Amino acid sequence: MRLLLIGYGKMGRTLEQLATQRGHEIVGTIDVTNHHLLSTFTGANVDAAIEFTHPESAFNNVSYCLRNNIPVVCGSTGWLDRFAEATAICEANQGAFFYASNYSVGVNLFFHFNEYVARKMQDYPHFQVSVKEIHHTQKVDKPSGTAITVVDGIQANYPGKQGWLLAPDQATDKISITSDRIGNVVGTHIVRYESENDTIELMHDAHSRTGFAEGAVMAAEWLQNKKGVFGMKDMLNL
Ligand SMILES: NC(=O)C1=CN([C@@H]2O[C@H](COP(=O)(O)OP(=O)(O)OC[C@H]3O[C@@H](n4cnc5c(N)ncnc54)[C@H](OP(=O)(O)O)[C@@H]3O)[C@@H](O)[C@H]2O)C=CC1
Ligand SMILES: O=C(O)C1=N[C@H](C(=O)O)C[C@H](O)C1
Repeated sequence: MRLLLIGYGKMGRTLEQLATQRGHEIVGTIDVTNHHLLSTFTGANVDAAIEFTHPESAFNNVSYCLRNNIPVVCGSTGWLDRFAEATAICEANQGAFFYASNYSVGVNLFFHFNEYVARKMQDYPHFQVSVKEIHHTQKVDKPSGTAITVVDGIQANYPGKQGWLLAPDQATDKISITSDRIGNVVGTHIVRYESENDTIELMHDAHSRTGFAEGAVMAAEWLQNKKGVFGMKDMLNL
């Protein structure tokens, strides 16, 4: 496939390596310095774009692709207040849009187990649930997109729990999320259920960015000849 990489930072470079290994051609790499070149790409010269940039730029990049007939796989986090708008643009243009807060297959299994555990734990309300995420110090958004997906999965399966708060310093009926930024940590997510007597934890720890890149390239391959808005549950049948 002819792939356009929008965002050429830590993920963009990992994607370039992975996609090339899988036999794809990188037709362009876009970052802040050459963003004006994005307008030279359309569905005529690109089979799919993979977008990993920044919360402030993701929506415009995704919209550009959808309006110009480029199927787009987006991994940027921290911009989902505009997700409904992006969906509407996709529908209006009969485009193809794939979004995941986390493309790692392991994390998506973790999401699945998280939902199962939340369903079980609603019968044991003396356990207090909380979520913790740890990332590298360059990460700009807080909490991580993955932590928000984890909370969504808990809420959908544990009706008593509504909303989240970042590091509340007192008891609350919302789910507490703690975000730590440490060194070069790639991405660690922990769901904890704690009672007076014991603790249950479910954890995912990414060892490198390869798992994210692999999932995003798989999504671009899977998106070929499809129209609509998709996510990892569609691709992995989870
Ligand atoms: N869904 C998932 O599985 C994953 C999601 N992410 C998310 O992906 C995003 C990128 O992560 P990461 O690669 O680590 O970040 P980096 O900061 O390493 O890279 C971001 C890149 O985006 C570029 N950029 C910033 N603004 C624009 C713009 N307007 N148009 C084009 N490019 C732009 C930057 O350019 P420049 O260098 O010139 O500033 C840089 O090349 C983040 O939102 C992160 O949370 C990360 C990993 C996995
Ligand atoms: O910024 C990162 O690095 C990551 N961001 C994503 C998130 O916000 O969940 C996914 C992954 O954890 C790495």
